[in-house]
Amino acid sequence: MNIGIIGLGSIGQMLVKGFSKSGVASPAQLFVYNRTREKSEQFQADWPFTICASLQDVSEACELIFICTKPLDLYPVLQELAPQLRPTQHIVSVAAGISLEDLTSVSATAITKVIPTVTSQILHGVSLYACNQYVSSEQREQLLRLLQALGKAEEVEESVIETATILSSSGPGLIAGMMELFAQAAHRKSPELSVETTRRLLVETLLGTAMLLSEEDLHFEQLIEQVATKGGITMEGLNVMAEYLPPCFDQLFLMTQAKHDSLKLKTKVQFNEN
Ligand SMILES: NC(=O)c1ccc[n+]([C@@H]2O[C@H](COP(=O)([O-])OP(=O)(O)OC[C@H]3O[C@@H](n4cnc5c(N)ncnc54)[C@H](O)[C@@H]3O)[C@@H](O)[C@H]2O)c1
Ligand code: PRO
Repeated sequence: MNIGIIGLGSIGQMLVKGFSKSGVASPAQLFVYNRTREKSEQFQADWPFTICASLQDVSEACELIFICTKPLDLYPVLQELAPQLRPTQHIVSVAAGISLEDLTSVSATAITKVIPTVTSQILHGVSLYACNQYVSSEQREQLLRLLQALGKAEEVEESVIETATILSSSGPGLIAGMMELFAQAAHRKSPELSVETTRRLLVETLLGTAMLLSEEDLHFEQLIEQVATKGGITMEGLNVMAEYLPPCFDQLFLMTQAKHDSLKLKTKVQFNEN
């Protein structure tokens, strides 16, 4: 099956790499359209997909089409595609903050909302997904096979997809942000340890922690118990985190939800005005 990718930014590129590296689809099965063609040409050197000259070219060649533009750029793309869609085609929107209801209002055809993650370029991470009522079981299975090649795939209700997005999709960026602050604090305490060294220590620690949790199927609490010797040092750090981090995470969910809401409002205007 040919797969269309519209928008070759972080997520479009991740899909090209993930599908190709996993072997679930070859570059020859990928048809890419990006607003600026040069970007596609540069990327094509490593991943020999087909560059399309228009949305129509993507639509003619592909049964499954991922729209990977930023949320506010999605409406015009879907509006142009809608009249030419065949009943067998399946559209995937990866836009955070656009509801299936709004998407389906433009085209009463098979549409799935997927929230991917950049870590899928190395075939790890979780893709969240929710399908509309027009997605057939065959279309769902085809998509699931692709998403599972990128890591794990988890079907979620739209009512919780925004909270889950912060964990699985914003997560890599948020974790990197936390680690940077951790690294800088270590350097402030001991300036003779360079920030590069503190970062390197943390990357290896992150890797080991994730692998141990996953391979041994440990809960966070079980790992904490292994690390925090009773009456020892780690417990002091855990106590500080228990005091200061819950309000920080509550605020993080508050602000990211507010951003989701304002994005939804802006995109809803586009969908309702037209
Ligand atoms: N980056 C992430 O980790 C992530 C995770 C989950 C969901 N998303 C969603 O993925 C979408 C893309 O995010 P991104 O970070 O890849 O953005 P990005 O800015 O890196 O990429 C967007 C790409 O779309 C192209 N584009 C814009 N309008 C176009 C058009 N009309 N036709 C063809 N191409 C067009 C741009 O040239 C650009 O290359 C967003 O809707 C975002 O909400 C992103
Ligand atoms: N990246 C997108 C954003 O930051 C959506 C979740 C992860 O908007």
